[in-house]
Amino acid sequence: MVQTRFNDRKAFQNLNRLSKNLNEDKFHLKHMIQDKKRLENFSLKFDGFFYDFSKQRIDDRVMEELLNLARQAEAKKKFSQMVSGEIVNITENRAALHTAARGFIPDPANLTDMDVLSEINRVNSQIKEFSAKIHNSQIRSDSGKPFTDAVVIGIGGSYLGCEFVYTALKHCIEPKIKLHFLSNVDIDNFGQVIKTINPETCLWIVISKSYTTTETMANLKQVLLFLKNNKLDPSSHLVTVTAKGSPGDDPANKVLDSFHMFDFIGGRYSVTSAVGGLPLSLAFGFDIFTRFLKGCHAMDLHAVNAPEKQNIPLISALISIWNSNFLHYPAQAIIPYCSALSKLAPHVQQLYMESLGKGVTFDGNLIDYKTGIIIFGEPGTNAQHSFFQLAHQGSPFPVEFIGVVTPVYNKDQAGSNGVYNHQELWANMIAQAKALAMGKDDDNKAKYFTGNRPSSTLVINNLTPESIGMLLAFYEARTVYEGFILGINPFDQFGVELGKILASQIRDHIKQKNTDETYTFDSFDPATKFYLDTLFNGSL
Ligand SMILES: O=P(O)(O)OC[C@H]1O[C@H](O)[C@H](O)[C@@H](O)[C@@H]1O
Repeated sequence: MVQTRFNDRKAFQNLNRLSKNLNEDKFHLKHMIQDKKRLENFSLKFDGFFYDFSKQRIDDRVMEELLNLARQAEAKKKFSQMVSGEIVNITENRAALHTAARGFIPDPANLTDMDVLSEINRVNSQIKEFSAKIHNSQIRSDSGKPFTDAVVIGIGGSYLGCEFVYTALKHCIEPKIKLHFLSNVDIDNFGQVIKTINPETCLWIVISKSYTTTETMANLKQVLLFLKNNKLDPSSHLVTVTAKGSPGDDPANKVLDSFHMFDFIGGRYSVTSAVGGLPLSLAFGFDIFTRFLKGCHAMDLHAVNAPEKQNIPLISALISIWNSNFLHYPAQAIIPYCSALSKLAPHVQQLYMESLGKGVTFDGNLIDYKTGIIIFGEPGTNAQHSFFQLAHQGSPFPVEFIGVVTPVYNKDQAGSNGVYNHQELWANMIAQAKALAMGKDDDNKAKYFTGNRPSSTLVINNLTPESIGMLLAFYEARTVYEGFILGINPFDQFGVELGKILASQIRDHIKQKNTDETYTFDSFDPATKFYLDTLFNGSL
């Protein structure tokens, strides 16, 4: 069925018109945020999750047309189809059932060709049993010692989400098993990791859906050599998380255990499958992982059921579309005022940019409007002392501030200025959003701030497995909603393939040179030849 293009929708035309009026002074944020009802009208709260979009450059008319855009795109209907297991990833002919990993399928009877929930439950029981056995030392290392550390070997979706959740939770829960991450093919990544672990008490978790990803396979090779050099048997030290039937699915028991991930859950949406489930259960226990899933599930239910006007992921997707397609901001920063959330931005970078950085519509036509924008971020206040100069006086970009009401550390003391560190942190978060919105007049133009720079503020009460789950599922749902409204497929990633093909061609030539010193790189373009010659010469 041919779909109406995003930019042919009536609401798109109306929004385009409304965006032109915004240059009038009365729409400057410094005036709009003075309205006593503004926060109430442009914020939403759900289950300890607060989303304030009152400092976005919107008014009631813009909001209404944005909601029309979502309605005209049938965003909520598409979201329901996704959670029901319909084929929404049409280019790969797959469902996108990451929500099922948190036990959410409205009508499982409709799923005919796969028993999604029983497969998910089977793997979760396996994870529960395995992690308990590691914790109570029923499973020990080759030399009979209890495991103390685990290294996750994986990249992209098989790494980033897990690192985000682990980093967040280790602030509030002492890990039983310490996790380390080996993602990059850079041999120095491997070199650093092996410095921090004791080979005799370390478990290696290879995570790869395809089990063909070059970086992961190259690192696995290093690990196998490392185990051999340390006279340790991989069948006692290595586990795999991979798709059923992949080369790493191990019926021959060459490794300690194998856990399945499924083609109905995409890599960047897979933290709540065995990809996050195994390492996080090893680190904190299966019960903590379950609490994390419950947080995701609560947000999933909200994303499916809340009406458009109260739907936080949907509204934030609309704001993002407004900022990119109508106000023409090229990027968005994610700034958590919380060190525990330091790995959120790298995770959302992949989730968002791999999902929405698309050049074709759902039905295969080239696109002439903006899809995904650039996402980047760092925790505050650190970010204030690095790139916020540009945020305030350079090319503007919307910022998403994230605050946590109560810190984990409960012995914070007031300094000589009578303020606690955590209060100082919040004072800065509040001030930055205000400064971006208000700006400041000054006769000295070097000290003049235009203001009118949009931001949102997201607040959670504290760092718990549940709240981290909600945060994760919020970003997933928002990404998916944005894709549905933009009329693109947020589940494929063909854009990563071309570079891989070229790398494989270059690799073939490197292999030749490794076996024949006289081999030349003359068949390449001059720059490629230069880099390869430099690599082999060992110096510039
Ligand atoms: O899990 P794997 O098959 O090893 O894939 C790991 C990652 O690599 C690919 O290049 C994709 O861009 C990612 O979406 C994927 O998550």
